[in-house]
Amino acid sequence: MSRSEPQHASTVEDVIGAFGRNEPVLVHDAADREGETDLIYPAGAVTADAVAQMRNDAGGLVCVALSDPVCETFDLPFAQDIIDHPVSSNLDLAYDDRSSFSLTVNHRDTYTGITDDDRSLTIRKLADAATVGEEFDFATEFHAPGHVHLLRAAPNLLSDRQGHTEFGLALADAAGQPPAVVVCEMLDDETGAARSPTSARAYAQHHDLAFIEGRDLIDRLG
Ligand SMILES: O=C(CO)[C@H](O)[C@H](O)COP(=O)(O)O
Ligand SMILES: [Mg+2]
Ligand SMILES: [Mg+2]
Repeated sequence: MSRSEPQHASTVEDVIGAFGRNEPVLVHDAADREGETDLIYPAGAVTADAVAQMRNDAGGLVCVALSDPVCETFDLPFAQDIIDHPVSSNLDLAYDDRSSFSLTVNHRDTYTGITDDDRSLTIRKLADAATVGEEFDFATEFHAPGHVHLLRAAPNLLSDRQGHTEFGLALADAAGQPPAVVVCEMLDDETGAARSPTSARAYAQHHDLAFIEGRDLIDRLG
């Protein structure tokens, strides 16, 4: 990007509007946290093509973040609270106090669970679960372990924690979407490191997608 070209920048309203139209958005958390940009979708809008875009253009872990009330409804724990093994103790993450990982699941109508069709089905059914709530029979519809990682959001979202888990759920809330979003880290094809914010902005501009810094979401939605 030449110095004369303005950096691709979206307002919070742009991002909320895009999310409300079922479009994916890019969110960079912060240089002093993960320093990662995630491609984030409303879970109900995720098609097999969207999973392919995450696989090919992002390359990170495809996860579904669910709100705290939804996780309470379906008794979805934090993984580190249920793994009875020494590896789950003394969790000393470099970027935050804890991860948001919960269980991994597949919808029971999937075959192996990993294909674009299978993962998109599991993801859309998770959006259904988040929409329906306690009438949804979670254990009848899903089994664990599976190929879609669930993430549990903090109860008070960005007031409590400023991870992509909470950014995604705060966006869903502001956009009137169900409390289930897909997040996938964007990695650099050459280096394997996190795609830089500059490169992520260029990707967003090229694909006419909204890009926003986490601090802008915290200021507006925190
Ligand atoms: O680790 C992760 C799961 O692939 C990603 O960083 C994802 O963005 C959610 O985690 P967090 O809320 O901590 O950012
Ligand atoms: Mg992470
Ligand atoms: Mg993250």
